[in-house]
Amino acid sequence: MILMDNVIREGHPTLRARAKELTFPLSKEDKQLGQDLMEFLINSQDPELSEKYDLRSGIGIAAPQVNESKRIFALHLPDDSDNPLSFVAVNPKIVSHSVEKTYLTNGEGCLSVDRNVDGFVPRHARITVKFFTLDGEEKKMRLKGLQAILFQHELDHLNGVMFYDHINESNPFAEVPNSQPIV
Ligand SMILES: CNC(=O)c1cccc(C)c1Nc1nc(N2CCN(c3ccccc3Cl)CC2)nc(N2CSC[C@H]2C(=O)NC)n1
Ligand code: NI
Repeated sequence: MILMDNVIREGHPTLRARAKELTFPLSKEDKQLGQDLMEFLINSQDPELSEKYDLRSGIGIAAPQVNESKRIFALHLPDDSDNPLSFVAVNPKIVSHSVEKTYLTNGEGCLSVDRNVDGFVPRHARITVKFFTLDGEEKKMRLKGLQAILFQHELDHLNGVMFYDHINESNPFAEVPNSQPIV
């Protein structure tokens, strides 16, 4: 199982590399990696397990964060949230996006960043995405709100982009034009 010791932190070069596409059918190792990423998120959101294994809670994690430079990530929004979402995405892409932007008014956190980086992280408000499941099935879906933010945060990790790269340097809380914030 993935533990926090397996999560690389900012400064590690893999976080700034472009991850490689996977080929199908996936190797046993790559399938296991996808399952391990999802298992980590579920464990991290469980009060007992996160306490027992000292896990930081997350709703998304990308393979580069465990030093595997491969285009695969897992998202897991708790079932009790008003918009549950749970999948492992292989070779994910944004095929189209809104002009309108969105951002979390509380900012973003990242398992690979052991500090608070304040500021709005502007992202596309609505996105149409494509990805493959671990079994090689192609999926296409439209995401908005927190689901869209989450997908973009994890896709950034596959391209060596960190959330704070998007924060306005001169004024982290500058108004984001044409945006609908999420409180
Ligand atoms: C600096 N201010 C902040 O971090 C921040 C501060 C307040 C609110 C938000 C909304 C913030 N922002 C933010 N909060 C989260 N969590 C909220 C708590 N939650 C969680 C915690 C415990 C159990 C179960 C769960 Cl579910 C885990 C996830 N996660 C992300 N991100 C950015 S996209 C990838 C995702 C991620 O998984 N990061 C590790 N951002
Ligand atoms: Ni992150």
